[in-house]
Amino acid sequence: MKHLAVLNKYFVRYKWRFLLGMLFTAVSVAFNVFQPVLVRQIFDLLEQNLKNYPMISDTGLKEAFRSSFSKSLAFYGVSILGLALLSGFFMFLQRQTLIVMSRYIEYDLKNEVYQHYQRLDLNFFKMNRTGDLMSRITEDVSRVRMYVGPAIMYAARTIIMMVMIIWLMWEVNPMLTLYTLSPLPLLAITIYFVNRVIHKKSERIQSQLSNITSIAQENYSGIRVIKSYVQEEPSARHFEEASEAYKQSSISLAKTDALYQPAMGLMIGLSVIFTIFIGGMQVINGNITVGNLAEFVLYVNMLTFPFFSIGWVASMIQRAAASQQRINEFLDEKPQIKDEPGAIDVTLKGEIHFSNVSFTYPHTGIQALKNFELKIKPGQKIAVIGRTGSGKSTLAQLLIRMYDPQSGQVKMDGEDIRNLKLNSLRMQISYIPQDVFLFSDTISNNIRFGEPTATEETVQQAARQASVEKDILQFPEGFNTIVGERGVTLSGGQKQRVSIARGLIRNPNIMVFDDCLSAVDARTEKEIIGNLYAYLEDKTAIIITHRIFSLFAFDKIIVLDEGKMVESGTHDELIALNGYYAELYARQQTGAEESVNG
Ligand SMILES: Nc1ncnc2c1ncn2[C@@H]1O[C@H](COP(=O)(O)OP(=O)(O)OP(=O)(O)O)[C@@H](O)[C@H]1O
Repeated sequence: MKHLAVLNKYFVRYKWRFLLGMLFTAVSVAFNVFQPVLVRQIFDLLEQNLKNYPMISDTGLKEAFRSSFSKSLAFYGVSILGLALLSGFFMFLQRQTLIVMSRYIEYDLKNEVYQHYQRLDLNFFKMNRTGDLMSRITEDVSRVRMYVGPAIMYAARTIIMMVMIIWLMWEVNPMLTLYTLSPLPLLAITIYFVNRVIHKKSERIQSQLSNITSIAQENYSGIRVIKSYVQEEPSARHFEEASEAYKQSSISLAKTDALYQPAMGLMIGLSVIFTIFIGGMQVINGNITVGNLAEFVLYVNMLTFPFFSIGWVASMIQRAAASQQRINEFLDEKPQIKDEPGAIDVTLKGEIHFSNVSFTYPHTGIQALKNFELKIKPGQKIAVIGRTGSGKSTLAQLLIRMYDPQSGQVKMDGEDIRNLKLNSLRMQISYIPQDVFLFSDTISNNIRFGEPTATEETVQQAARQASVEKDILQFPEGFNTIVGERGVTLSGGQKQRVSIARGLIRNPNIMVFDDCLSAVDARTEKEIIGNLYAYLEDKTAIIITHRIFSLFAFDKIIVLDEGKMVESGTHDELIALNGYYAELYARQQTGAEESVNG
């Protein structure tokens, strides 16, 4: 239950709705529980009249007596109907306030979880599966809504009804009330134990459901690989196994639920028997009237729903608590990468200094950079070359603070980037990642993603600079072509160039290109590099690459190996050094000749 305390802030936010809902509940219940009082009066009236009738049956008053009796009966009938209608009307209002409140809370909670996910750093997303994140924000939030809506509503109704009924019963006959309610303690114990079982089972079911969602999500994302390796069957089997575990747990929970309901029914039945037996004796002894007995039986029946709903509400609350616990696990996660107190917002000129930086990926323990040292002056163009896995992309990740180094500092304009406002830092660097990601939206919107107010001309210009404009104009819808899941599939090279255009349109002082020309042919690559040359004139640029761009006059080229800088200098200096760079250059030249001759 303590997990659900987090939600109290929402009850405070919607306190007027909540209080109004409680008031409507109380009024609706009151109209409901007063109906047996009228029934008692009918019975008592009937008993009275049956007693008196023989005395007047032979007199002239007979007709008047009958007519007054019928009128009284009609009056009671209409009154009961009126009470039922009023009770129904207030029940409608109760749902309109409390259930609507639960929808508001669901909306707020979903947004809170979503926004919190966004604040967490990359490490969190590496550690948790997307399907799990999705299941917590959808299914778990839905279960929590059952607590803040229906469960609270039925619990309030149950409590108010029980208090009113017990009070009315007590007024009539305390002794009979105690007998009628005697199975209650047994009921409470049963509810307690059954709920513990339900809680455990619900928790297991929720995590299994999350697992199923993750498997489905991962398999749909990787459907091309699954199909090309003909792995549909094993993939289906994997899903089936996870579903089977979920099914078994759900069946087991259904069994518990199935036992629960009849057990409650049994106890209600016992109460009715007690009422009729003990109440009958009281009537015979003249302590209560037949009307009282009828009233009691109706009360016991009225208690049936609250009694049943105790179990139902308890299981809803238990499930919600299990779900909220899962949500809290993520809400309690604190982002490691965030604005430090007193973080400043400065316009960066473009000086970068990796000062003795060492970095190990937290969840794998792989050391990607070791005592790395590099100084870049504003406006310099630097190429970073190295074998795969040598730590090139890690440099870019540290620059935009996707991670912070464990030792050493990354400085910009002499300031440790941890002292800069995170958003300001990221806004001033255009990072074009190795893995292209395009949203299911138009090409135009994908390009202006980081610059939403960019005009159509600016979008086109960025596309031109990234040498993708011609490709885009070939689509019937041009820049309005939808890409991604719902639309056209772009080639790898086209995607890379749209991603480059997205980076260029922001036009900041610092640019980082992370191996983003790997899927582009040599001629297009040459064209883009030509465009970039002019574009990057006053900017600081880091170009991470596998291939040597000999046409581009870099101020410095560095070669990384196992997280360390092993070579550094201009193109000519590195050729003269005759190391990895020279070897790569020679290989590339031979490859180019072969492809020309071939
Ligand atoms: N997100 C990550 N979590 C854990 N380890 C990582 C992560 N990213 C990279 N690594 C590891 O860190 C090392 C450096 O990786 P990095 O991506 O920086 O290499 P790279 O030089 O850019 O390689 P490539 O040229 O293949 O892109 C590698 O051993 C890699 O396995």
